[in-house]
Amino acid sequence: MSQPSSGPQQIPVVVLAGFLGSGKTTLLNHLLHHSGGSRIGAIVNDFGAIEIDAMAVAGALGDSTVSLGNGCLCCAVDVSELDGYLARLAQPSAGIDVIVIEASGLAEPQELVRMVLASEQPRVVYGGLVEVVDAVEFDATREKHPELDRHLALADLVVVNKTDRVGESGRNDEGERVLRLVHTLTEGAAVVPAAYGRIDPELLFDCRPAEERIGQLSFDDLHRQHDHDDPDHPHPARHAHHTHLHAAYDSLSFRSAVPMNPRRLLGFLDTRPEGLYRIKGYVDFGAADPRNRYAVHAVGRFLRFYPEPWRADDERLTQLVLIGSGIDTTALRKELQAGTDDAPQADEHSMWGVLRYVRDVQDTETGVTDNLGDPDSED
Ligand SMILES: Nc1nc2c(ncn2[C@@H]2O[C@H](COP(=O)(O)OP(=O)(O)OP(=O)(O)O)[C@@H](O)[C@H]2O)c(=O)[nH]1
Repeated sequence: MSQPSSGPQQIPVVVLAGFLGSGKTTLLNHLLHHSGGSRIGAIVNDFGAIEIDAMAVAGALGDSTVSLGNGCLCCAVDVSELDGYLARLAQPSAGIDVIVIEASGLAEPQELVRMVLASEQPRVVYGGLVEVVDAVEFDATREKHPELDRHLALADLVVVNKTDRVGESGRNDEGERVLRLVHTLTEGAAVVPAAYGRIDPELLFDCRPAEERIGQLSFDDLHRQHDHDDPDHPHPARHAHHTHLHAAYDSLSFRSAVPMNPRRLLGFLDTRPEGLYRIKGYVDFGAADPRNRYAVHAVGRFLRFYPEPWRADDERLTQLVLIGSGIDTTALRKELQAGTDDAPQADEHSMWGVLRYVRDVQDTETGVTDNLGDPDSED
């Protein structure tokens, strides 16, 4: 699948939240081990909780992990302090492709998302709020912590974890029941089941091929080496990577030499279906803006366009990749196709809708997460 990059060297910052013991650290470790050639910078609350060998490797690879010590990230850290950490991880010399902030089990995810959106780092872009829930403890956790429902409503992606244990209740359909219930509590989030946090990292960021990391060992390399050393104990998750992990999401590549009509594309984006978690790529708006192509980045309800001047040798194309869980790729392709338009002239105001989502116009003002998609409607 061709994967256009989602803008000039942007580094998505993923907020990983979930109640105590739901599996956040397990998921982060999984990402660290399956990121291919992509390098993850981690900001964690509690050093002690991270798998020791992953930390050791992170240390060996450089300064790619920041610990905020014990305590609650959203209370203990102010925006400028977090921004300092983001600045450190986002500097080009760190070579980091994605930053994951693992919140303590009690953190208010909304506060963390607010802090990421308020970041003044030009390369940093919001990468989504991932909420991990324990499928087995789901009912009990909701009872004890009614705020869980609010957290789910804010999430862009919900990982229903510990599905390996759902049968323990004796009910065969327990996993399905929890998944359905979670769906009803989210507002358009993608929901993926997982055991031991084994989601496909491509849901969250673009995994570079392992070979692309020159002069540094990736976690995958180290594991491969480990497998060599111990052929009787291959790493199970890595071998499963190309089989069941990819079943967790659907993706669609759309390419068109006919420009997109800005109003129609906005109409499509404003009504994008539940489960369509990420959109990335470049858009050609033809006569509506002949000078620029628009990098597009959407995660959950968050949407931004980044205009960049066309270079002389660029082929005028729209190239988009859509990633989600439970999405109807055929219908989406049709809708995108219907959004193309080769009218030689655009009406004067056709780009207004797009420009509302251009960074800088609004990002410094961003305050709340309730309406991430529409910067104008933020308080
Ligand atoms: N059976 C089972 N156990 C899991 C799964 N995911 C995580 N665990 C276990 O659940 C426990 C808690 O997992 P963590 O990843 O530490 O959870 P956490 O959300 O980071 O926990 P806190 O840091 O306390 O908030 C550990 O013993 C994990 O091994 C899973 O999918 N299935």
